[in-house]
Amino acid sequence: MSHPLTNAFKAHCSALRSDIFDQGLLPQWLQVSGPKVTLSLPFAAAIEARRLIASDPLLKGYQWQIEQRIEALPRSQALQVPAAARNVIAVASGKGGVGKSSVCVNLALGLAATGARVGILDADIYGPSLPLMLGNEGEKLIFDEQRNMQPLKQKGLQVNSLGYLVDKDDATVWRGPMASGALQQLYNDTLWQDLDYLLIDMPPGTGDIQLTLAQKLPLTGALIVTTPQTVALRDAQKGIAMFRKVNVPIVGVLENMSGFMCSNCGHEDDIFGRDGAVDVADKQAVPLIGQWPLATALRESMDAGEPLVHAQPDHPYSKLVLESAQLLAMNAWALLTESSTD
Ligand SMILES: Nc1ncnc2c1ncn2[C@@H]1O[C@H](COP(=O)(O)OP(=O)(O)OP(=O)(O)O)[C@@H](O)[C@H]1O
Repeated sequence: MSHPLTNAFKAHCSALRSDIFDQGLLPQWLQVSGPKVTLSLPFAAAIEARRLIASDPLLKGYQWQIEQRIEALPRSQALQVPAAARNVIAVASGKGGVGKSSVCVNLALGLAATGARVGILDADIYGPSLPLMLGNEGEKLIFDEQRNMQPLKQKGLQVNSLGYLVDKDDATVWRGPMASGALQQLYNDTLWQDLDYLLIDMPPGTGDIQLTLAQKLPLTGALIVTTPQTVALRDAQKGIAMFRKVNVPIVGVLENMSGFMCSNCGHEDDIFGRDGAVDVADKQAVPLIGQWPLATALRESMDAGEPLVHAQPDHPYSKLVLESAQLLAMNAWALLTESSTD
């Protein structure tokens, strides 16, 4: 039986709330031994946990050890191959050009910044942009004797992309069944090493290729990226419907290009509108995991292959990215709790 003081301490931790820890720090994650406390988180949120503890006068007096033991989520499909990752999350958009790849790369780096082991599979056949955004264009994959691929290691991530296999100008010849077949192979034949999270940058849209991938890949959930204007939102709803049709749960919606702040005069303008994704999230009963503004600094950092969240973790934009990455992890984990109470 635990000591009454320990119980009071655990009750205090449970009462500590933030968007990411919306139920506080749960008693089952804590081990208290004198002034030492071990916190074992089941999802990637160590940065937020540290912040929350430091903000509390009682808790900051203890010696904390924070670990992440990421739980594996159930998958939509059983695959006859070893599990690629504990969580496999599709990053999708109903239409092109909403910044899906940028969001995918930033979220992956944000998850990795918490200490999680993270991979990205760039399945965007229309324009694999991962090599450019991670600054390793021109690197090529290594195959072993069984024709399996070693993922490339870049900026703390394990990554694979058609862009490391073929010249970027050739990638557009992949079409239809050939494309979905090639992408499933890319998933199956990559030797991912002990990943907590694998993010899949899906081809934009809700056509046959996307539907086949949603059906065939063993996904644990899908994140929908949209801009706030009406046409993008309509397509985002189509994306949500497509995943639901094949029993892939939606882990969240992220609104990108949500307003623009002029870097010269500070004037703010809602070029594509604002808050459209808030309504979609509300109507569809899915979590909104962020609203990222249009920012020249973000675009420049992606074009230079040096994403802000990795190169300048204290930049205000990086804080936004870290918050969304940890919210994504928390909401994915919440699916597990929901499915076990169904
Ligand atoms: N919030 C943002 N602020 C400024 N630029 C952005 C933002 N999000 C994305 N971009 C820029 O917009 C361009 C397109 O982004 P990205 O390639 O991520 O879009 P996508 O939706 O993946 O495109 P596609 O439909 O081709 O797959 C890139 O130059 C990227 O740097």
